[in-house]
Amino acid sequence: MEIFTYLEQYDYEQLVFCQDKQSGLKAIIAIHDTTLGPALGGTRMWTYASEEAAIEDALRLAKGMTYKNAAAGLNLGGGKTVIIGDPRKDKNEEMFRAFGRYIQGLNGRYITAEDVGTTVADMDLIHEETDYVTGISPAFGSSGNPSPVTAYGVYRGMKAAAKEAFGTDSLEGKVIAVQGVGNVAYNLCRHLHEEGAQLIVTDINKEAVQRAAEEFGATVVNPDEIYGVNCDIYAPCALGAVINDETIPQIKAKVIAGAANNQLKDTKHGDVIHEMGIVYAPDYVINAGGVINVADELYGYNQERALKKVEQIYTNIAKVIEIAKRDQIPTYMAADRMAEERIARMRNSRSQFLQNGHHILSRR
Ligand SMILES: NC(=O)C1=CN([C@@H]2O[C@H](COP(=O)(O)OP(=O)(O)OC[C@H]3O[C@@H](n4cnc5c(N)ncnc54)[C@H](O)[C@@H]3O)[C@@H](O)[C@H]2O)C=CC1
Ligand SMILES: CC(C)CC(=O)C(=O)O
Repeated sequence: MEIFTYLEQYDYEQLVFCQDKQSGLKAIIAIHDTTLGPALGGTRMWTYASEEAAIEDALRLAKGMTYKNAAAGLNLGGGKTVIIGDPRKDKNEEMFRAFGRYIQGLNGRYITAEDVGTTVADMDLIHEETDYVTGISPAFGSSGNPSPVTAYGVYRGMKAAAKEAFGTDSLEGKVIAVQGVGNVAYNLCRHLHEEGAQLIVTDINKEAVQRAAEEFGATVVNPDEIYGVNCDIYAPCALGAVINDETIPQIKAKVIAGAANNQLKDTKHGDVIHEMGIVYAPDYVINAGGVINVADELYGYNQERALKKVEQIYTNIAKVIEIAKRDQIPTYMAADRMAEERIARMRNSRSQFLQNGHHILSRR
């Protein structure tokens, strides 16, 4: 990959490589765009096949955060970190503290939180070195694990997408195929089960599917079977790029609405599912509940205020569907348009110089 060519092509601001030999830290912080405010996005820990794959993931996820934060109405830019390593074996206290010092060095340009492979306990270690971290323990007056709130937002957004596809937002009796039943999807399944949906689940982790089967009466299928099951709604809640050339021909669902980031392998796949008449709830609009929740910490965390904003994901998805219908474009494109227009409006409106300008972090 020609890094500067890529950064220039997609308007990235900064890419930071962090290395600490003693702890084994190998992290990449990608900052995409800080027009709206400091870049906020989680830290993913994963065993990447190559360093190039890790860089690509950090870059794609960071850009997604710019759009997610803009579409959610937050005054925040987009960034993300990946730590190369196995979260089950390679973590240690020194690693997260070393990483915290790198974040501190960015002096507020980037604020982190949890993502796949990292936990509240890891954020607490980062917090030993920097204030530019959210999703830390409620004992510090913070919001804790964002996953249940992300799940609530996905549930709300799924209802809005169902309204478009089925004429009602009730999920009672709907058959919903959930891919991955980790932190977010376990909580999503609880909401869906409570509303009377029938669940089909899969996960590479046997204990996770067993729990969903026991607690929610979910039917379990093998990971590669989930795309083709007979269902009303497909909820991708594991990793990205699951909507692709191989999976699309298998999909029978009328709605795709799930938590995973970067669900479309390529934008062309968003065009294909649009032509098939599938209602796709764009990933970064529907899964913004977690970031809305952690971002509230920057104002002094208030759960009631945060949840009210997360509830709005229903309206945000409805708005994206409305723009898509009005402009006759796929929903992923409508979401991009909504986010880009907000960034452009704010860039223009904040263009004059202001000595000692107010900043979201000045409230901390
Ligand atoms: N945790 C949060 O608040 C947010 C999470 N997301 C996204 O939602 C997705 C899920 O996040 P979490 O629940 O936090 O992660 P998690 O790691 O707790 O859950 C993911 C689950 O997917 C399973 N999985 C992995 N590969 C699989 C495969 N090929 N087939 C089936 N299952 C597979 C894993 O075993 C795990 O149980 C990720 O893409 C994440 O980036 C997005 C916004 C916020
Ligand atoms: C706090 C996290 C839930 C934010 C993030 O990285 C995401 O939404 O993907």
